[in-house]
Amino acid sequence: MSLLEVRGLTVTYQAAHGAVPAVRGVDLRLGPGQTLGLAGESGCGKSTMALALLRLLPRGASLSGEILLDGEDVLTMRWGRLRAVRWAGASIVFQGAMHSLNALHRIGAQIAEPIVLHGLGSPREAALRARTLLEQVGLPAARADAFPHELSGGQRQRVMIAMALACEPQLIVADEPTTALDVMIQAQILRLLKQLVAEHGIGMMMISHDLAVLADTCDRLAVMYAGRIVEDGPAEEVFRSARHPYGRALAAAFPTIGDASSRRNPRGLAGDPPDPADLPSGCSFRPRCPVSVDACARVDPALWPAGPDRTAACIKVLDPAELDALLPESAPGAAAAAGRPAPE
Ligand SMILES: Nc1ncnc2c1ncn2[C@@H]1O[C@H](COP(=O)(O)OP(=O)(O)OP(=O)(O)O)[C@@H](O)[C@H]1O
Repeated sequence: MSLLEVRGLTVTYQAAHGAVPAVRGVDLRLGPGQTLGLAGESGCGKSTMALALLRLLPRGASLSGEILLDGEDVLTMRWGRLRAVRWAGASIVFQGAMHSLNALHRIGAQIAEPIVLHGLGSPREAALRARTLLEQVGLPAARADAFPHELSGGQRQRVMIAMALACEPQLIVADEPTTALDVMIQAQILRLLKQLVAEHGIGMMMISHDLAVLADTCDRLAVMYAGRIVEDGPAEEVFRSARHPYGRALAAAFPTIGDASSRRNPRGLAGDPPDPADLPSGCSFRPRCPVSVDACARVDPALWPAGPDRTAACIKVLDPAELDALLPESAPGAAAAAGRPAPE
C-alpha cells in the first residue's frame, strides 16, 4: 500500500474577485521510504498542495478528492483523528524557520511540546528526546537552551527538521526547506534531509521551484503548472530529458545538479504562470510554450504515458491518431491540419 495516495485533489479558494482553482485534479503516490519532489514556479499551487495534505488550508478553501495517508482519507477524518495524524502521521517543514518558531520559547521546549501533546512521553522524557533530536540534526544538545534569535538561519532550519521528526512521522512534507539559506548551508540541509529519510525509512515530499535540487534529493519528480501535474517520472530522467516543454524550461533554468553557483543566474522562462481564476483555453502552458501548435488551444491535455514509468500532459507525447480522436473536430488528419509537429 502507498504511504500517501492523492486522488483527484482539487482545492478552490474563495477570493474577493471570485473562485481561485489553485489545485485541479491532482493524483500523486508516494511509497514508504520514497522521496517525491514537487516542482513548479511560484503560484503553481505547490504550497496549497502541502497545506491540503494535512487540512491546514485557510478557512473558505474548499477541497475535494481523496488524500489517503496510510489508507486513511485525511479529507474525511474527524478532528480528533486529524490532530493525532498531524505531527505523528505526517509533519511539515516550512520555509523561513524564524516565522514558524516561537521567539519567546527555548528551542528544546518547542521540540518537546508535540511529543508531550501527543502523549508520546512525559515532559522530562520529551526534553531528553529534544536533545537527542538536536544531535541527530547536527546541533549540540546544549542548543536546547537557546532562543530562536540566538541561532543562525541554517541552525533554525535544522531545529525545524528536528521538530518535524519529533513524533516519528511516516511522512515529512518539506516546503522550500532551503530557500532562505545561502548555497553552502542549503547543500548541508539537503544532505541532512536525505540522510534522515534514509535512516528512518520515512517518506518525504519535497517542494521547490528548483528542479536541480529536487532531482538531486528525490527518487521521483512531479512538475506542477497552473494547479495540475504536467509531468511525472524518475527524478533523474525528468531532469535530464523532460517530456513536457514546461519541465524542459524549468530544467534549463536550473541546469546543474550539485553546482549551486550555476543556479544564481537562471535562464528565465518568459512570462508568468496564468491567473488560476482566468486560465487560457486548452493547455494552460500554451501562451508561454515555445513549441505550441493550434491544437493546443483546443485540447486541455491529461497526463498520458510518455515512456516507461513516465507521464506528461502534452499533446506532443501522443501519436497523431490519438490526437485526432481528442480534437473536437475529430476528422481523420485533424492533428496534421492543426499543425502538429513531428514527435521529438
Ligand atoms: N488564501 C488564498 N486566497 C486566494 N487565493 C490564494 C490563496 N492562497 C493562494 N492563492 C492563490 O492560489 C494559487 C497557488 O498558490 P500557492 O501558494 O499554492 O502556489 P505556490 O506554487 O506554492 O507558490 P509560492 O512558492 O509562491 O508559495 C496562486 O494563484 C495564489 O495566488
